[in-house]
Amino acid sequence: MSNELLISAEMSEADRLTIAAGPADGIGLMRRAGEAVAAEILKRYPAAAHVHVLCGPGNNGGDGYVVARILADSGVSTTIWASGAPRPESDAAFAAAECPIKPRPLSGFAAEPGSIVVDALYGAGLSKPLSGDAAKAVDTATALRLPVVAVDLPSGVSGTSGDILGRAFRAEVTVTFARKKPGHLLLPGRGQCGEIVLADIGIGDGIIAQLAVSTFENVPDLWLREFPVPAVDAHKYKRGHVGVFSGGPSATGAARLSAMAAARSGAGAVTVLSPPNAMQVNATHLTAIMLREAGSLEEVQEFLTARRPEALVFGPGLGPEPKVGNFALQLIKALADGARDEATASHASAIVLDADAITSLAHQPQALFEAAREPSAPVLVITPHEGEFGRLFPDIAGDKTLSKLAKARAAAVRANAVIVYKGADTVIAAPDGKAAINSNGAAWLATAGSGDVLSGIIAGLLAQGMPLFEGTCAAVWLHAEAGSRFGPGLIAEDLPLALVPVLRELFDARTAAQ
Ligand SMILES: NC(=O)C1=CN([C@@H]2O[C@H](COP(=O)(O)OP(=O)(O)OC[C@H]3O[C@@H](n4cnc5c(N)ncnc54)[C@H](OP(=O)(O)O)[C@@H]3O)[C@@H](O)[C@H]2O)[C@@H](O)CC1
Ligand SMILES: [K+]
Repeated sequence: MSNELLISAEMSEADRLTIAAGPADGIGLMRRAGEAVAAEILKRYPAAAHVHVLCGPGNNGGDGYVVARILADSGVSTTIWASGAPRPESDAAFAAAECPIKPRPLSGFAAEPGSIVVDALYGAGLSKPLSGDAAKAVDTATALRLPVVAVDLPSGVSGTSGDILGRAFRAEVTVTFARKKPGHLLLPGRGQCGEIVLADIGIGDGIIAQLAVSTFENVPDLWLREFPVPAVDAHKYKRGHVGVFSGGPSATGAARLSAMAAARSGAGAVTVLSPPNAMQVNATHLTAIMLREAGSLEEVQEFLTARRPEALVFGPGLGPEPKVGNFALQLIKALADGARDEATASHASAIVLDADAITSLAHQPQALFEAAREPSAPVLVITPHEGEFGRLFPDIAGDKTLSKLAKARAAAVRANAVIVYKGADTVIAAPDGKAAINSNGAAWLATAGSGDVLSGIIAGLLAQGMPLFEGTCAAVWLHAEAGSRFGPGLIAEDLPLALVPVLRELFDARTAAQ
């Protein structure tokens, strides 16, 4: 696996463990890092007239000296602009000593059109906003529209949060080492990285395994082994049953989108639970999806006891009124009570709370968090976009010291729920601290009803028995992949069918791995 995302302390620890295990030493790792960057430059820009390497005072700068030496050895016209000398006896000082090019001060940095910039100012050690000569260098490279190759991270981008400190280079390509960092995937950092190249510098998988990393890129590797493949003797209820709550007569579409997505993602049976006055309109539009009248908690409980759905979707199209939030709380409580009482065991073990459910609970978040903490409560997946996140977790949302990743994690702990903090850089976080950042989304997904489809996919996969975190991650990835592949013209109705070719590939990969 190479889906772990390392924060700066974890990268340093990987470095330390690798050196301790031998035979590589610090300068050896630095040489390999610099070689990987130089190889990328020689491959991508074989005709570059001149390369300007900007070197900072730390090890990021050290990598830059290695790059400059190799480029010069390869006959490329190369200049080094340094923002300070490396600390004596450091690996960067060795790298600088091995480099035959005499550095010029960064304050004089000037470049000509047609040249390439290598940004080796700051990487994992970025500690404050870019200012002075470094900020001026960003402005020069930007004004001249020079291709920038970033070493590890574009200087100015925090590897931990993806935030831009002051200003940052916008790279055409970023070469990073061993594993990506959260800042490569979180916005706005992701937008500064260009293409990300992951270089192996000799930090082995065994070393990474020792770090017990809890942050991952959301790629199929993370959950494929849990992806449901129906057994030969599967019948429809064995393949999982999802219940989706419908809104009133003029707001039924969202539930149907969710229901269709749950069915397409493999749930064997899906039931729309409709208020009495929306039965007619739902009946007119549903074919494979079942329909059941459920206007009261009693009727919902009858359904739960009789049909034992594994997962429920509650929220899309229900309206943001407080009574919707109250109903959500009653439902969670009813399921918790049912789980305690074998005789009436109402089944659903997971509820996806989305859209209006989130907004309608915003005036009583504490009640939700307490209900979710009940020992026999169903597991919750809450799927807020930024606005909804701010309504349910206003203090966490407003904390400027927290990254989106940290906010999602804090919310997951508080709500005792898996949080899907949606956006172009969706973060999925579990209460145990595990988190993943999604990276395969596209702007086409920002379309009405897209979130309703996502809720349905989550419920569909959980109903088939996927573990909570992995199932939610798989759903987010599938939804993004289907939308990205469909591309221009996508509307939410297209998404359930667009899942089909993606599912085919996952099934093939899953069965090939068995
Ligand atoms: N770990 C590994 O496995 C490997 C790591 N490798 C490489 O090492 C890099 C990390 O190196 P690093 O820790 O020396 O940090 P780095 O980014 O060079 O910056 C530290 C220096 O910059 C300074 N400084 C920071 N921000 C500033 C600002 N805005 N404005 C001005 N100054 C600022 C900071 O000053 P201070 O905070 O101390 O005041 C300090 O002097 C990593 O990104 C990768 O490229 C590879 O060689 C392969 C193996
Ligand atoms: K850099």
